[in-house]
Amino acid sequence: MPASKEFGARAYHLSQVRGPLCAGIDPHGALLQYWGLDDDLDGAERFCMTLVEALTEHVAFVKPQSAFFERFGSGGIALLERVIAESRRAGALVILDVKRGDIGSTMAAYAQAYLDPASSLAVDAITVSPFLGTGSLQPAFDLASAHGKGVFVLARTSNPEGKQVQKARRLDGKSVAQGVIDEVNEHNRDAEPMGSFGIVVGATIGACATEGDARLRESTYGITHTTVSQRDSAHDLSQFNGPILVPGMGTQGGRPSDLPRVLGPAMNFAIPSYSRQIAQPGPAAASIRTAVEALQEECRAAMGE
Ligand SMILES: O=C(O)c1cc(=O)[nH]c(=O)n1[C@@H]1O[C@H](COP(=O)(O)O)[C@@H](O)[C@H]1O
Repeated sequence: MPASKEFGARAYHLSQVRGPLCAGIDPHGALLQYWGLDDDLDGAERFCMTLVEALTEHVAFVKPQSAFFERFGSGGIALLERVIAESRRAGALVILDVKRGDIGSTMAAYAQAYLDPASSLAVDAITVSPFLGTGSLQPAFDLASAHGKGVFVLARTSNPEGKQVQKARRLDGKSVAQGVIDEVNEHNRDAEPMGSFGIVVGATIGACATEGDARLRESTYGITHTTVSQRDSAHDLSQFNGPILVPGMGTQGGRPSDLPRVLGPAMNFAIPSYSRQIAQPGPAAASIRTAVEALQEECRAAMGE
């Protein structure tokens, strides 16, 4: 069977083979020091290339966070290009965490930078922020569709401050997070095995949809839901048909056992993502790989695979 051109299908199939885990590549100052490296470009290069060598032939996804590269200026961007190229060459899908979001005309330029295969920073998918309105992200959705790339839109972030905005109710009664989830999901309609347009849901948040919330949605929108008690009223993922990036695993407190509670029936689409924790056993590449294999198994078991 020829490899699918669509990000959603490629992500689905590769995670079946390699497991669902995403390895974050964040050359964090504290981690460089912990590895006995200087917090400079050379140190960042040693750190990143060790993780690339240890992991990119084994995991389905890697997620470099752009800020940790940008802090070293043009040399950092060159290092990011190398991380992207070598990870993709090893068969991993690269999700670049850039959290971009702007008016449509500027968003088109961001999309060109990361989703146009002609760019030296082209990746398989990016993270974007919807707080100028999910519709302002349309240029990224369009370019992603044209080139078989993916987009992950922030919906319920892992940080404690996020809920003030994301759980707020819109004029139509939906939470801001639910509005984002539903608007992104429009782009995944009829896609199989799943669409290419994902969301970001932190592992550290409360669980999904209360019975009360489901009743409200049922009476407001006529949608019926399977409900589980003690769930977070801000989001319901039961209809979502795309990849769900789940950061906040490990260092921020998220555990594989949280995945069913946080994601409910959408758990099969989860991409649990660890950054700092996977670098902790370093700098020996073999120790990093062994620890990631153990986390991979824990995630698979929690997801019932
Ligand atoms: O989009 C993200 O990846 C992201 C969203 C979110 O809600 N929370 C979150 O921590 N992240 C990113 O995920 C990584 C988490 O790092 P660790 O806490 O070290 O695993 C960082 O690169 C964050 O920028």
